[in-house]
Formats: sequence, C-alpha cells, structure tokens
Amino acid sequence: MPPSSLRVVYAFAREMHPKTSDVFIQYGTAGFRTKANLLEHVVYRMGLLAVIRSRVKNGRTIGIMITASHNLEPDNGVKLVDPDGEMLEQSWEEIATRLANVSDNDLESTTEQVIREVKADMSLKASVFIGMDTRYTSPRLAAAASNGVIALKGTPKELGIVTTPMLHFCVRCRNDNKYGTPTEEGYYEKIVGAFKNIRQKLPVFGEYNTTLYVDGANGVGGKKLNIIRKSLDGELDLNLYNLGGNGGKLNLNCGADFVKVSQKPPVGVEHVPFQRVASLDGDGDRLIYYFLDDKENMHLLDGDRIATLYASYITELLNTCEARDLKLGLVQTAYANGASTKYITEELKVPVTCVKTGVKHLHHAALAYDIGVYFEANGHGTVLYSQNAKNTIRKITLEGEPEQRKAAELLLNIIDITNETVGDAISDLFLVETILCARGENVRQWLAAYTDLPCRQLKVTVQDRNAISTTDAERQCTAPEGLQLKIDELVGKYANGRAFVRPSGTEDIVRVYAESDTQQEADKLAVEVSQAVFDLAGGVGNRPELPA
Ligand SMILES: CC(=O)N[C@H]1[C@@H](OP(=O)(O)O)O[C@H](CO)[C@@H](O)[C@@H]1O
Ligand SMILES: [Mg+2]
Repeated sequence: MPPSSLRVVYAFAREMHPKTSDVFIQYGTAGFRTKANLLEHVVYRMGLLAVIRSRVKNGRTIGIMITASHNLEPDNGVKLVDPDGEMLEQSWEEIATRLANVSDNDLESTTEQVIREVKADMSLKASVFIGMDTRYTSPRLAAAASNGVIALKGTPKELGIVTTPMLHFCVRCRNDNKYGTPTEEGYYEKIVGAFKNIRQKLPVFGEYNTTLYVDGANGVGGKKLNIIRKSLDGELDLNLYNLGGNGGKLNLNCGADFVKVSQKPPVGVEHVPFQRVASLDGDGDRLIYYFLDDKENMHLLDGDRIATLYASYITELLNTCEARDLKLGLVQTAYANGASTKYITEELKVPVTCVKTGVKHLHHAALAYDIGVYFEANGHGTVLYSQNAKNTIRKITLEGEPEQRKAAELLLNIIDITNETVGDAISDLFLVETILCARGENVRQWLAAYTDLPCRQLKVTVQDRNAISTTDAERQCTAPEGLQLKIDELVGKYANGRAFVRPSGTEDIVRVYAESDTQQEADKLAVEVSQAVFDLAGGVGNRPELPA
C-alpha cells in the first residue's frame, strides 16, 4: 500500500468517523459492544481491519456483523467473521483492540504497523460482507464499516438486515460454494429446504403437534421467520409474537436472554397451558424453549436441553447406522446446569468438555470430535460434523442395509438443516422441531429427560471487573485474593451447592452463578456470593440483591 493511499484513509477517518471518546474499548466475548454512539470510529476501523484480514487470507471474504445481540436498543456492537464463517481468530482480537483505541493522529502509523506485522499483501483483492441487525443505529454503523473497507480499496457488500448466523453462513458459502449459495435466499433454500425434505420422511405422530409459538424478541430473527412461515406447507404452524413495530422494544422483557436469566415468560406472547414456545434473541443466534403449565408455572428448556436432545437423537441414528466409530461429544461451559452434565455423562454416556464462556471456545473444542455438539446454557449452539463423519454417513446411504440407509439419510438431512458456522436460532428451531416430531414427543416428555437444579444468575457492578481472574474453565477464581476461599465456604453450606464468578466480556459487570437443591437456596447462595464479590472486588453502588 503506497503511503499516499493510507494518508487518504487517515484524512477520511478524521473527517467522517472521528474518535469521539477516550474510553478504552476491548474486543470481548463477541466483538466490541457498548453504547452505539461510541462505536462509529471503531466500526470504521474494523472495516480497515477486515480488508487487511481478507488480504492475509488471500482475498477470501471476511464478515462484519453490526449487532449487540441480546443487549437493549441503545447498545450496539461489531464483530468480525473469518472465512469459514467462524469467529475471528483469537490472536487478532488484540490487533482489533489496538486499532480501535489509537488516536486519530496515530491511526495511519498503527494501520501501517499492523499491515507489516501480519504481512498483508496490500496489492491483493479484498472482499468484505457486512450485515446488521434491526437497531436504528445499525445502518449508520454499517455505512461506517463500508467506508473503512473502501478506504483500503477492498470491496464491501452490504447484506442489509440479516440475522448474525445468516451473515456467518453467507461468508462461508462465498468462500466455499459447496456449502451453499451466499445469499439470504440461499440460506432459506438450504436450511428450510432440508427441514421440509426431512418432514416428508417423518409423518406427525404421537404427542407431537405442529403448532409452535415464537417470541421474536422484537429483533431480526422473528422477521425472518415471518418470511419463512409463508413458505411452510403445514410442516410447522408458526404463531409469531414480538416481531417489532407495535411499540415493542428490542429485547425488552422478551427474548431468549430475558427468558433464561429472569426465568419468566416474555411479554407479548399469548399464554396457553402446555403450548411450547420458542424464544429467540435480538440477532437470531440464540434459542430457548419454554411452556407454562395449567398453574401458570413456567418450565424452561434451555441450551443444555437442546444439546441433550441433539446428542441423544444423533447417537440413536448413529447406532441404527452402526457408525459406531464416529465419536460424538458435547461441549458446555460452567453455566451448564449440573443436572444436564450428570445426565449426559451418566445416562447418555456421551463425553463432555467444559470450556470458557464464548462461542469461539465452544466451537474450537467441538472440532475435536467427529461430531461435536456445543451449547451455552443461554441457547447458543450448534453441531459440527467432521469431513470423516460426513463421508462415513454418505457411504452408508449408498452401501448400508435398508434400515441403516434410512437413518443415514435422516442424518444427512439433519446436517443440512444445521448451520455449522455458528449457533443459529432458526436452524436450531427446525432441528428441535424435527427431533420432537421424529420422536412423537410433546414438551412435557422432552422435559422429563432430567430435572434441572434450581439456579440463579446475578450481576455485580465493581470498579474494575478485570480485578477478577479465573482458571479451570472459569470455575475457580484466582484473584482477588481470598474470594475463592470465601466462595468455597459459602457453597459448602448448601446441598448440591455450586457457584462461580467471572467478569463479563460483553458488559461492564461481574457475573455470579449459583445452583442448589431449591430455588430459595440457589437465590440465597447467589446473593451471598455476590456480596463476597462486592466486598472483595471493589463493589460500587447498591448492595447485591435479587431482582424484583
Ligand atoms: C452467561 C452468559 O450468558 N454469557 C454470554 C455473554 O457473555 P459474557 O462474557 O458473559 O457477557 O454474551 C456472549 C455473547 O453473546 C455469550 O456468548 C455468553 O454466553
Ligand atoms: Mg445473539
């Protein structure tokens, strides 16, 4: 890149997308997240970085997604997607953070330094796909990203409003045309097409019924399901709620995160006893199910449930295929309910890996298995199939006995419904519905597999959340001194007690998780551990307490 060209970049940045705040911003669990009005220069600079990344990857397409997922409307965020549709390689997160925080004056020299460091050949073509969620601040930010791409002579393509998983999917397809067509239509064709295909083979029977209620979180996922709904032919009757408009606010008292954390039904969804409801998050990458019983008690079917449903059904099909040398494993985080882990290891006899929070860690660990199911308890997850697994299954469809062939064909359809690039609420919804239908099960039967331990999540505000360090997949706390000892002491008082704390990577808070035998005890333990964090890690504001 001749220096004159970079000088243009620099001048353009200062004029169009100046750095307006000195607040340090970090590439966290899912990219940069903060108030939307602090993000414009960050997004512009991620446009620059995406071009550099694309060139380092020989001109393969890189993705930029503008979203703050389950956060409320005033927030926004940006993250980069690597060529296979996976999260940005971790070693580049530090580079992203550096570039986001330099002054306008130093932007030129830092950009040059990054180009040298990563040995980008700036004469190559560069291609960047940009997607955004429904936030009113997103179009402006998407334009800033495009400007960044253009400034370094890359080619941006704006996909408009898409779910986060659609952007991941399109990036993957653009770089690997065997995976599908890199458009929203291509996504429907592959994922919804495979669902319709499999439903031809699985007639509705038993306790399963095709009516599904959906809480769209007033975000993009519900809107896309509304498009899909019209193409479904009785395979699934979707009743959609919280589609945005009508005064409903994004993620406010609705959506997967609200339902999971508050353990309450979302506003805006009609209550019908025993009706299963799927709740999506704001950018359509998380899925939680729930139902209310005839006493209006809520029963949650979270990411752990979805993971166990997948693992057990896929294992069943693999057994029928007699593809027993394919190793299936499950990946969870410390937030997984203890009862789910016990069920997976003891009843399903499937190996479990526990990793740090954040999809990138789960995704990476799942690659170690032939078939890796990964899920965060909050409903973000998918299944990864190795090439070996795909080849083996395909071979059985051609050479197996009739029963084996049938199971292998179902597996191939299931692979096609799956968005292997990232957790995807829409793809997961179709997978869950497929499995419930195949088993002729209603939600009560699904819930009966195991009983969750009551749990509680709380947030504590501290002066500096980085004062907390953890180890052992975040289950043990190494700083500040004395905090882990205190947690151990508190946990010891409770039957089946478990608790841990960690700094959030997406919000300026510390998260506390506790579980125990009863809800009252889990709540009490969570409050006590929160108080310990408050006392030992520099709490600010009010003393921790349970939400109203
Ligand atoms: C406990 C929890 O749900 N944490 C979420 C949340 O991360 P934190 O680092 O905990 O803020 O947002 C991430 C991105 O969406 C998601 O991957 C993760 O699971
Ligand atoms: Mg999300």
